[in-house]
Amino acid sequence: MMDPAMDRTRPAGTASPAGAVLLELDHVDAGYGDAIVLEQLSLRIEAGRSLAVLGRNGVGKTTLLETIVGNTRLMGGALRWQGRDITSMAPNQRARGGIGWVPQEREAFPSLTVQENLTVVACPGPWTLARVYDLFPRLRERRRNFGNELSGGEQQMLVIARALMTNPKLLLLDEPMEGLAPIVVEELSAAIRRLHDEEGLTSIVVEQHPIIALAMTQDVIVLERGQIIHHAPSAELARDGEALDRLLGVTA
Ligand SMILES: Nc1ncnc2c1ncn2[C@@H]1O[C@H](COP(=O)(O)OP(=O)(O)OP(=O)(O)O)[C@@H](O)[C@H]1O
Repeated sequence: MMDPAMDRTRPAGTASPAGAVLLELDHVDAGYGDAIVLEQLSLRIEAGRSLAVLGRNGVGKTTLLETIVGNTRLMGGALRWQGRDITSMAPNQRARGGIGWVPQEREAFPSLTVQENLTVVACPGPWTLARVYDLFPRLRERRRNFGNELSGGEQQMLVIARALMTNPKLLLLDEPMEGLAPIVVEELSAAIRRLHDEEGLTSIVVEQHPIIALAMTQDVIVLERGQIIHHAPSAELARDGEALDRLLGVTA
């Protein structure tokens, strides 16, 4: 029988009122092979909150997302999803349970049209084709183009839209702005801000550019060597030039 916490037939959001803890990492040690990357990492994500994950290169930001989706080796601690232990749950079951994942690679299905890319993954819930096209009007214009006929920015919009079509309860975004032109970064960050501010999407965003990440999220963690060294409201860190410089080497 399906675990009720993993039941995707329930529309996203209905099982998790704002403020309820959706995901909890409890003293997690995780990594690859024998190498521990995340050490004793504890974190709670409440429904309706957006979290930026910042830190210098190689500190474990992507590994944190990979651990949540179930792609790393867990060596200690526990993961709980809506209060239930998912520590040994397979990645595909976590996805079915509502953990949506937009990896860095930005891979749209190349031989499907934009529209087919979106409809092929659709699950019941508030996100429909019409709504993702409203969020990304460029995808509506390009709906008959194939996945491999899109610009980098359009591909990123498509993979985010595709993840939304699965109606996740939590969306994980790994460096969505990477390699995109400034004008596209602006368009995309405005759309992600809308997802957070107007749609109440629960998300975790790994981002290299602190200023962009802080402007689009409510909370932030800074990682160093696989541990959280700072956890604050994003607006607070954005205002604190000294902390930005000390934690991330950002000079205002
Ligand atoms: N598949 C893997 N197998 C083995 N080690 C890995 C693997 N992926 C990452 N690592 C190692 O884990 C550590 C953390 O990497 P991770 O990609 O999580 O950092 P990051 O903070 O996302 O870095 P960046 O900002 O450069 O993307 C690094 O030392 C990296 O070499």
